[in-house]
Amino acid sequence: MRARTESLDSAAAGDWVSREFLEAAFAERRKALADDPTVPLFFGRVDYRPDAPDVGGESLHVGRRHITDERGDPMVVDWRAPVSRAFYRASRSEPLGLALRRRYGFVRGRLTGFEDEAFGEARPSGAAQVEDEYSALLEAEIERPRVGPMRDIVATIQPEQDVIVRADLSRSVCVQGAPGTGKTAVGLHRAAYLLYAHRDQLSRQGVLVVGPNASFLRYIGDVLPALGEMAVGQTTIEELVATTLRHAHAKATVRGSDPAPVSVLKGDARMAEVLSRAVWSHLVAPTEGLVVPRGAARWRVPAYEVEETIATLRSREVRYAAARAMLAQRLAHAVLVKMENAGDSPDDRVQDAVARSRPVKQYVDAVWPAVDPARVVLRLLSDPDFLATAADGLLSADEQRLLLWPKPAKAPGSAPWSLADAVLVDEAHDLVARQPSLGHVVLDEAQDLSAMMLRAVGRRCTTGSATVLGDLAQTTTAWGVGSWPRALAHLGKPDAVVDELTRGFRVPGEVIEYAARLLPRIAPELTPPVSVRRARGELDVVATDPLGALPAAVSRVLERVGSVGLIVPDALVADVVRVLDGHPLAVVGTSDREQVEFDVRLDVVPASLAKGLEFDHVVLVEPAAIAAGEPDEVTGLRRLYVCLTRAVTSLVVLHGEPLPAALR
Ligand SMILES: Nc1ncnc2c1ncn2[C@@H]1O[C@H](COP(=O)(O)OP(=O)(O)OP(=O)(O)O)[C@@H](O)[C@H]1O
Repeated sequence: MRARTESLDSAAAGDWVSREFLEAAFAERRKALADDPTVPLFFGRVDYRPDAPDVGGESLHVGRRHITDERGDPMVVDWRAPVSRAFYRASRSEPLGLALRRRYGFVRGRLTGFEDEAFGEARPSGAAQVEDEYSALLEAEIERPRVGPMRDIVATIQPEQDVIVRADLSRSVCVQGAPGTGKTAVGLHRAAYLLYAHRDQLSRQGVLVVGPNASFLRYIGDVLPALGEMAVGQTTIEELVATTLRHAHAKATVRGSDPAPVSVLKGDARMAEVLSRAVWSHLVAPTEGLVVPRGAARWRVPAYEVEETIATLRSREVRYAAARAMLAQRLAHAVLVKMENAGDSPDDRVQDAVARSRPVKQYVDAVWPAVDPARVVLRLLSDPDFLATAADGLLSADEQRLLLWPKPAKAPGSAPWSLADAVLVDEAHDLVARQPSLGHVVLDEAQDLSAMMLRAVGRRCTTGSATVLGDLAQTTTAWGVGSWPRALAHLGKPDAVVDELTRGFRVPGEVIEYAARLLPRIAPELTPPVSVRRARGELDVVATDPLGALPAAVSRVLERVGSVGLIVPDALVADVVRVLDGHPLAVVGTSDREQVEFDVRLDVVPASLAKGLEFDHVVLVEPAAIAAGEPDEVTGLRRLYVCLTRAVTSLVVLHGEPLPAALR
């Protein structure tokens, strides 16, 4: 395939534009076909039984991309193709037409072994069956030490995961999954699958992955490109709404923060109604009619007629700015009708000219003034009377006081916008001008979003679908909505089915059972996770002076293979770095400059940024302080649960203070 691409010639193109275009297309293709010696061309094989429909008797290799021979016949089929489905889903009870499934083992691009699983005749249902589909290769893949950023799991996607990955584009899905059950992996593979199955539609409409923070995005950033998908946007909710804010006012940025009760209130769905009222409150009932002089004549549209037109536009639920533009046209149309009634014969161009004429513009500005979404929010948060009118019957007087900025802001460019404020501006912006919809959005760590944030994500996929991933037990924001049906309703996808994943691929038994002791306190309704790792893992809880014991503990884990994460209370980061003076380490941060350095083996992770990450060995410092870093007990224990579930092989807990009761 490479040779064929190399031999393509752009000389046949008729003109230089076509030639440039072809050259670019060839270069793209050469890049797509470039060899990566560490990535094998295939990882599996499926042999269909002779009587299997369509593919009877065929033997197909399954790989990351499709590969054809000189005649164009397939040699390797894409893992996303319908014929590959059986590789992931076939079981003894449902062989899906397979006679044989083969898994290949590779180490750094070298074939090291293979494993066959023969499927006999499907047994009659009701017969006793032993589902023993143990695979050493699968186990090796799950147990492998973690190095560098997240990798794809195409070779070993599990049946329960594959069901989610291959769900129809038209279906929104929601996955509640315990730590390490593969939610993030599943979400990314679903994006890749959808792009394959609906390439034309989705490359036009776009696919977006929304994750919790910049270090997380960097951690997952290589997965989709490794699957050949370069065109998927990856962003955070902060980035989404900050962009809206910046578009509204170049100098406006998120620079403020709110106390928890204020963020909770600003994230409440009632704010959507407050904003809607605030935006629409700009309409002014006309007291006088419109007068348009043309030549010697003066045409009049009486106030009651204008009022009727405004009422019609309001009832249509057209966005504020679009309806404002329509009003000008409607008024011009009314003038035209009057001209015709008087015996004139104006054409359509006259309507446009009237709509753009100064008297109509001035009239529209008076009754339907232009609205700046950032200024509307600014006024709501600065002007008690304006807020009181918009919030009447929705927010109590106390709540209204809570919303107001301590000092009223003067201009959007200098206002102390917080994240929650930017979300409000995003909502207001959509009331004024409709947010365009993407084809699909994958939303990770969705448990942490407020109702208003969910609405912000939801309006980016109004005509598309969503994959919503999260774990209620890992909710660490005060504004999380606390239930999937509620979250899906705010997102605008109330019909999405909620699936639960409970088989954990990351955290070993010993560690997950320890962490799960917190579940009755933090999420009693959830099924406790089980670990599929054969190794039970290592757990060491040591009462000591954590900072004093740290250098020795760190040196010990650094002797082992695999990545090391040192998870510490945010307030202790500086102290920890000081006592580890001399160890090459990287501090995980949110800003672009201090991201996770995957080439350093020791990452110091502030507890607040541990979400979504994983390390072979975790040393966790002072659990009580991690829990105490949050505004309330349950949130504190949830933060701790997140931190305790980052380990792949071993977890060392160092504590000087007493452990939280559930862990004692
Ligand atoms: N089918 C699989 N085969 C091999 N590895 C897998 C499989 N599914 C998941 N994993 C691995 O398990 C680890 C956890 O996956 P992932 O981060 O997607 O879980 P998660 O549910 O998002 O976890 P958390 O809620 O803690 O963020 C990753 O290293 C991932 O590669």
